[in-house]
Amino acid sequence: MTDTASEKFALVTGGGTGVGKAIAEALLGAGFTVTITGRRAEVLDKAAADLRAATGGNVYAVTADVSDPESVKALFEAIESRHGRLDLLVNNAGINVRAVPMEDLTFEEWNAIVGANLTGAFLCTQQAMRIMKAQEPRGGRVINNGSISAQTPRPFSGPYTATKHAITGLTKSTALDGRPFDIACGQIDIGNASTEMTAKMGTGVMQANGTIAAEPTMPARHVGEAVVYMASLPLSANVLTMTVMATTMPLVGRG
Ligand SMILES: NC(=O)c1ccc[n+]([C@@H]2O[C@H](COP(=O)([O-])OP(=O)(O)OC[C@H]3O[C@@H](n4cnc5c(N)ncnc54)[C@H](O)[C@@H]3O)[C@@H](O)[C@H]2O)c1
Ligand SMILES: O=C(O)[C@H](O)[C@@H](O)[C@H](O)[C@H](O)CO
Repeated sequence: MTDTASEKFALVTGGGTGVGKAIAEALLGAGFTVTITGRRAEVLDKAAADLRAATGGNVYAVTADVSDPESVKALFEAIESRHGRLDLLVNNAGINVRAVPMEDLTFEEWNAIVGANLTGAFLCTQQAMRIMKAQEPRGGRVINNGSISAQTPRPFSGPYTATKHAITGLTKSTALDGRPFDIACGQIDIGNASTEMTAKMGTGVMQANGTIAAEPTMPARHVGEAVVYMASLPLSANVLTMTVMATTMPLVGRG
């Protein structure tokens, strides 16, 4: 059950690593009780211990695969039975696949990326809407981690770009359908945030003209700060999308 009347409960999918972990840390710093979820128990448990040590906040790890309806159902049942409510869902879990021409990708790779990036956000939003509509006080927020790839593509990134553009549609629909129930939905579109994974990638990501430009990278904590800011806005002044980049440098056009 709810521990105190004012306590706020958040779920961050893919919260065991990278940007998701930074979002969880910022939310803990802002006083949220946070559940992080991901597929690997050992990664999640270590992340929860790190986050607890860094913030002193209340953080719980629940293993789940967001692309699997049964797993998502069990995740939300665990949250409901532990906390009795959910104030904020951050749909952050996502993957990319090989940067190769579309015709070289396998059907399995397409399904994997759609499953993690789009089906996962849909399944979690479905469950969150159900809880947020029924709880007292009613309502809550959904924040989707889109990408600059929700606005413009990078080369050899068709499935990733398609799922991220689709997330924008899901954000808009969730905002529209949620409004009568005091449920707001917004999206953060980030350029490049440095994580352990991007540090290993080195110089930068491919631009639309095919060059590997040194596109500026910002600390992942800025994404956490943006999520906390979006979550602090009144429900009546919902910001639909927020682009968060290290600079205003646009992606380079082809030709
Ligand atoms: N890092 C960047 O520069 C950047 C830029 C734009 C958008 N993004 C978005 O940010 C999000 C996080 O990416 P990241 O850079 O932190 O990478 P990451 O690989 O560190 O994080 C992704 C997380 O999602 C989890 N995940 C993947 N599939 C899952 C599934 N089916 N079920 C549960 N969890 C699953 C992974 O285990 C991992 O913890 C993604 O949605 C990505 O598209 C990142
Ligand atoms: O367009 C995007 O979504 C991002 O810029 C990505 O290309 C990330 O930088 C990359 O996936 C490393 O996490």
